[in-house]
Amino acid sequence: MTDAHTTGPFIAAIDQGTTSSRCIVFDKDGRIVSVDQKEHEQIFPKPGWVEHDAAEIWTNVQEVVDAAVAKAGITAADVKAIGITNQRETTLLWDKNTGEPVHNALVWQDTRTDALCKELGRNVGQDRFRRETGLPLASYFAGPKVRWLLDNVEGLRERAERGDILFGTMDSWVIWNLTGGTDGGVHVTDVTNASRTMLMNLHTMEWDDKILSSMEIPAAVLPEIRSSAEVYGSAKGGALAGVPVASALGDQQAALFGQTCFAEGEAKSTYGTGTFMLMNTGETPVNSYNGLLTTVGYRIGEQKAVYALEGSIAVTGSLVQWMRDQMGLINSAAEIETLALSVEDNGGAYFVPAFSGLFAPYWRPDARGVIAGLTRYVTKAHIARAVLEATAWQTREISDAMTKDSGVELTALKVDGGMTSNNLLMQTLSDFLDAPVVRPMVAETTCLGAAYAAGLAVGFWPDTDALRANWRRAAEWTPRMDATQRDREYKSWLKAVERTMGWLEDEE
Ligand SMILES: Nc1ncnc2c1ncn2[C@@H]1O[C@H](COP(=O)(O)OP(=O)(O)O)[C@@H](O)[C@H]1O
Ligand SMILES: O=P(O)(O)OC[C@H](O)CO
Repeated sequence: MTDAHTTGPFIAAIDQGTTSSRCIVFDKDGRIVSVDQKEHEQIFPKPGWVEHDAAEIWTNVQEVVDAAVAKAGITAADVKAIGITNQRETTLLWDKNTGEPVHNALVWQDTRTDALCKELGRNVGQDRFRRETGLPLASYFAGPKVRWLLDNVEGLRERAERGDILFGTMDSWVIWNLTGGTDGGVHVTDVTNASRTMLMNLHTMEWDDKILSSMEIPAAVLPEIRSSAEVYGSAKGGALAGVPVASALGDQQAALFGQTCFAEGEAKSTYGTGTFMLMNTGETPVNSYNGLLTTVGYRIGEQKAVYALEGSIAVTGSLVQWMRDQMGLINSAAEIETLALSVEDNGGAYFVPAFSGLFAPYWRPDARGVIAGLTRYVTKAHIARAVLEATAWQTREISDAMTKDSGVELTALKVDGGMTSNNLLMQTLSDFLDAPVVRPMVAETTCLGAAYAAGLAVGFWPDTDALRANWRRAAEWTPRMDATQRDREYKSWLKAVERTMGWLEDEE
């Protein structure tokens, strides 16, 4: 993969994602020099429960770093900084004396804390959490997962109160290990990751004592909250020993940064396992009244934080995986496009993949998936089409909510992620949004964003203008759909969504 035309120095980015960990080496023009990637096991102990083995993840991270550096044919001396980005909300507690996780990490998709969230809502009130943290009370976020671990791992609460236990999302776990682990590892997180815990006050950017006490989480377990672009420490060991670790951003915020959405109103949507659309809203947090999250977009060193509105969709690429792995209707993810293109339309079928309830803009844990509009006419090809349309309609719903909350009409959407290689999906998206959809040359915007933030922290790039200059359009799709047809189909989609709700009863 090494590009013969690139010369150092370089920035390395580590993306610890939901399905894999990867390391990418970038040059000064933001071009990819080398990549290495490794998947880790998805552990499903019960329906709705999703776990990761954090020790396996750390081993994989070390391997991909060493391999990416080797593939680039460089040494630590050529690398000016390491940037970290990560799956957000996934929660780990570990023993600071041994470095051993006390339990598998609870993954963001895990719904085991639904009942706990309901109880917290009754006792403390939904609004309290939203006001201070920008988030609705939901099993998606880290705080309730920490509480679950403290309540369910024997003896853990006492150990945590004694100060022997550290909490972190995957950024903290990777940085702590990378900077030495039990031998002086730094225990930090950045504002973007902290903004997904439900424990950080969005206005002060500090842990919120009242929320900690209502969640019964001891402050002793918490990492220090730092900006997204500054030197936290340096790597100890491995191919990048001695290199400063200089950024951390949750993966969706990193993609916002990598897509250079630095101006208010600029938005990106990342199409992977799930889909996450973020809009830069500037230096003041915008409250959402339409089911979006208020979150931190990024904070560069001492500068003011930049906020974002986010629409999170739990199931998009994973629906394609489900069609492949559970249904056996396609052999590869890419085949969904061929199958969908073999018919003209969805044949009247609408697929709402509320597999783990509905996230934005509904936040309904009681919803479960439906395929609506079935008749004898519908074939697997129509279902394939409905699968792709589900991603596009869900984005449309988020985009509508963003316009209502921010007052900004979407003029174009920057996209990235694995699903953007699907042309039919991208065209459908443009049709349903009635706006252009653009994809940049470097589709690895998550790693790129982490690299950019790390590069800014060490002066590798002077400012965000220099980063903007690197953004280049690779593809664009423009709307071709008749407005009446779009409105009619949108109505059918919304009817199908209604049918998912209330499937789970209170006691389930
Ligand atoms: N051609 C395609 N059409 C539709 N979905 C695709 C296609 N290629 C990959 N995907 C989906 O994209 C996801 C992988 O994208 P990626 O950005 O690597 O995800 P993540 O970062 O969440 O692991 C998978 O869920 C896969 O099913
Ligand atoms: O690892 P990804 O790309 O599936 O992203 C996961 C999100 O950060 C969850 O909030």
